[in-house]
Amino acid sequence: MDWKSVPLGDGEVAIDMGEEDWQGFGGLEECTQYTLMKPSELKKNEETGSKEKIHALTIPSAIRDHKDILGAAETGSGKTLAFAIPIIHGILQEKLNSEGLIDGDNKLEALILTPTRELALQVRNHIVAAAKYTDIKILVNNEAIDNRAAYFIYHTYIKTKSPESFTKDFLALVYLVGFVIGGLSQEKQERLLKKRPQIIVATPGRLWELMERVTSYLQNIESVRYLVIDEADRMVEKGHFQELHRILERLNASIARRQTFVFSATLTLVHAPPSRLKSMKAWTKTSDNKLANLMKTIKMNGKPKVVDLTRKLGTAEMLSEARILCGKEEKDMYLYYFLVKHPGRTLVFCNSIDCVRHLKGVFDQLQCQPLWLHASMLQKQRLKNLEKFSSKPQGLLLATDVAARGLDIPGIQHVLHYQVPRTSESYIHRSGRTARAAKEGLSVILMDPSEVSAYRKLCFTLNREADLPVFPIDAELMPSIQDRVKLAQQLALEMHRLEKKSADSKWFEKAAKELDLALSDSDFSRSSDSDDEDKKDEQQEKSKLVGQLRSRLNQLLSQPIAPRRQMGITKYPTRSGKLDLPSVQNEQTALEALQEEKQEPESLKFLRKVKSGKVKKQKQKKLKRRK
Ligand SMILES: Nc1ncnc2c1ncn2[C@@H]1O[C@H](COP(=O)(O)OP(=O)(O)OP(=O)(O)O)[C@@H](O)[C@H]1O
Repeated sequence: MDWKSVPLGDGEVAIDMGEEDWQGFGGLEECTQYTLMKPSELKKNEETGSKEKIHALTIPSAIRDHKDILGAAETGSGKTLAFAIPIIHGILQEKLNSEGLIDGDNKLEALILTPTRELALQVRNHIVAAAKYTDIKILVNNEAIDNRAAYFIYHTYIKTKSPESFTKDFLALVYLVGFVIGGLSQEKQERLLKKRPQIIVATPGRLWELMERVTSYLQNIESVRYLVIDEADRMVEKGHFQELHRILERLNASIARRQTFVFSATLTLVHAPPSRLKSMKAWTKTSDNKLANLMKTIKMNGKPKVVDLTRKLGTAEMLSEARILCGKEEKDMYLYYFLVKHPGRTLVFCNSIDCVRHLKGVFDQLQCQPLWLHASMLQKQRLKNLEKFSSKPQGLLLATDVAARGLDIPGIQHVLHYQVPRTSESYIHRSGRTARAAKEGLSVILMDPSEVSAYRKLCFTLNREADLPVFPIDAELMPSIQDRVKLAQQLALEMHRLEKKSADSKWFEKAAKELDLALSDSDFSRSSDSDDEDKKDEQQEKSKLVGQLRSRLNQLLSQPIAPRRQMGITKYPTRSGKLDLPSVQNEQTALEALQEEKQEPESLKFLRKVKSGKVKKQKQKKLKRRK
């Protein structure tokens, strides 16, 4: 079948596996009960979703038919194993054919390229720990390991070997997965390459540097048997990853033996034609063209197998979506509201590093212990923050799009978009950090009036027929929330000014010391004496202000958040000396609150708005506008 003629779209499979395909796939029958399921079984079992479908549709063709694979499937559906299993299998199979593992004489077999360093590390860990997904125990050195992927490979192909020797080979292989990423010591990575890893997971920039420097192990890189371009649509985008194109130029010199895997959740996503183009025919950006261009750049052997399991809506099936409408300057308030009202592991995306910095400053003051992640941070700190975030059940991570693709952090309940993302791809990938592996998740966009047209464009590209539902807000709490957030913003600003001043004066002192030879002592002291005094006074004033703001904020933060009128009624502390107010956190999760809002009849919604004074305010606004 010609891949071009294959219909793509809503849950449709480009080239489906028929029953006969599975029958020809030796040994699979036996292990489907443990690992991968047949398409017919998947249809029966709604619960499994498309998570394992991507495996069922790609792995047999990759292993049995040695097909190149172009795979599009929703975020969190398990695309990593869809290329990892065939690669591991292929390498082990070759070892089997050549009588086992020859220590110390390995050659580079597989190259996996990812757009970010964090993702490279994760893919590497994923391959090493493919061991996790099984209820079958294999004993190695008296240690029990769970190894679903290994079991799959073992039972399907390597039956001739004993489980013990297979496991030994498998483990030897997974320890030989190296990773090459920027931001970490180049020397260390060169040392790692000396161990001759058979699989390298890398970001293009650092790999290219090493290809230019380390000649020995990477000199035959063009003969790799497996090439993976993960998040391929992003990787080949114009203006990004220049090194990838250089690497591909070298790799594409000989592709006869190579098997190529190209994956992404947005591989086939295309943008709607601009309104000035009246006919769709004039619009050349179709899924087919996008895939054709990818194939031209990456180069494939013959006709690849194309699998598209993405939905028309682009996002993952288990994702619930909503939006919060607010003014630009109210966003911090609504974000804080969401965090205190619906605690849970939350990832907040911003469109710029400055915005991440701003939020870090404010939410630090609000004692939310935010972690942050952006491209200008030191790599070690980036990894540390991700680790901390993964270990805190109610962790808060503020990030740019560097965390949007591929990261598989378990248990992220909420993704909040502080701004409407710049592209639909970005929205899909950001939102895809939650609702992974058939679990539920929620994505909420905070949008201000200036973002309406970007939001409309997003809805149009993602085929939304209706607006995203509005996330329910308990307006009665907003005044108390506002008090805290305003103070925190002021405090963050003053702190920033203070730190900047002291950094400036340190810089000045340092520069003055360095200039000591050029400036005469008298010149230097005359020009700085009075200035110094003024600066000292100013600093002291600022420090005092910061102290006052902090103590006022701490006092507010020590009390539970409650509607202001309640705060008024409960004027006197209870005998314990504490205000006895109900906690703002309710039993309801954010997802439940959204579901309830969707089901609530309009009449009740109206009543609620009247009660909270929202309707009155809206009427006043209308009147004002008329005047
Ligand atoms: N067969 C399986 N059974 C259970 N869990 C699985 C299976 N395959 C993958 N997973 C788990 O599903 C999660 C998502 O997998 P993975 O990161 O590969 O998704 P992805 O499709 O690459 O997502 P993204 O598009 O965001 O990169 C991982 O935690 C992985 O361990």
